[in-house]
Amino acid sequence: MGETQKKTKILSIENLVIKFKLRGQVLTAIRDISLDLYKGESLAIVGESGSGKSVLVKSIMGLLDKNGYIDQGKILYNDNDLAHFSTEKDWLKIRGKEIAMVTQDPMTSLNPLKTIGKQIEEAVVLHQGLTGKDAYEKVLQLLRDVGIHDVEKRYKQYPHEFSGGMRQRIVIAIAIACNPKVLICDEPTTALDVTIQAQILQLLKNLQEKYLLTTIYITHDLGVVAKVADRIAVMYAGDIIEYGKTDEIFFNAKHPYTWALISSLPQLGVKGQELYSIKGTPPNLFKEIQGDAFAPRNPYALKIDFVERPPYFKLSETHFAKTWLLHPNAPTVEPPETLKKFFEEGREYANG
Ligand SMILES: Nc1ncnc2c1ncn2[C@@H]1O[C@H](COP(=O)(O)OP(=O)(O)OP(=O)(O)O)[C@@H](O)[C@H]1O
Repeated sequence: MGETQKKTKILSIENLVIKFKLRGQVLTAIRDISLDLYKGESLAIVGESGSGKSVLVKSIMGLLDKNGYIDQGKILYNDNDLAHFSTEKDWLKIRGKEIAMVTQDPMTSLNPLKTIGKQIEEAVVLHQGLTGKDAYEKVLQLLRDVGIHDVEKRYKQYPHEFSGGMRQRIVIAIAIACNPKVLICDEPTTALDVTIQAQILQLLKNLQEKYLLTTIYITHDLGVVAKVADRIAVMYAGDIIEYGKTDEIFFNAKHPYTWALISSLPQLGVKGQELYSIKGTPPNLFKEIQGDAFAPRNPYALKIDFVERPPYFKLSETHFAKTWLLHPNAPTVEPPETLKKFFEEGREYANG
């Protein structure tokens, strides 16, 4: 993927705030997020459970729960501000057609009573305007594209006749059948075992190139995205606290929360020792957050972290982090020893 191609913005989120009303209270799930997505790239959004990954991508597809609403900000796609879409009619122009989503559990997106061939064909007829033999042939081609063999026989089978990994391939075929420009993969491999996980990720990568897709992966597992993402955005408590190219995040992360996420990767575990886990719990999103949301769990927190929310500090043209540790007057703080070694080795490896 050439640098110039990456530089065309396809989606732009500006100062987005999303809230939910719940039992007379208001919860702020997305706290002033801005994010650009570039054509042809693969962006991973990573963060622990409850950080707001799903809410963020659901807002791009008009799938927020009924009690949720966009309080502020813009979601710019082509000439539209999706933040102002209010009717299903509006969303149907975008959902599936322009932006499609593959979720964790293929069973919920497949109809158990229809053959998989018919289900893919419905998408082909609706979105590509093909009929009869042309539609049938297209379905067979899509099945081959997602790595399914014996396609004529498979066409006539029902979802329960497929394994979990195969069902995920079918859901991907349906998403691709709509010819979307952006494909959102929400924990696409969480329910699968490790070998199948790697195969599905490789498949998504191949399809991204073949169909010139822009992809967003959302996951709590940094390890999963290392091989597929060009860029990584790290979310914590409804905010993107660091983002950069995959190498910049893996080998030069600056936010202590990103350090903690990387430290909990099994690859960094010392044999016989328990895996590193982040102590404490995320903040209560019903309350207004003072300062850096990670401060109470951050062993490197400065006084100012409890008072003022940090801005983004620029590390390169592509790498930004929201931590006061990057302020010119902050004391020098090094990442934990194991992580430092991992960073150094990674940088050496990346530099050949
Ligand atoms: N319908 C809703 N009503 C109230 N709060 C909600 C609703 N949907 C999401 N939230 C809250 O918004 C926050 C972000 O949730 P979200 O599902 O986006 O997290 P996530 O990072 O995707 O987590 P996970 O990995 O577990 O899916 C959480 O605090 C969640 O409880």
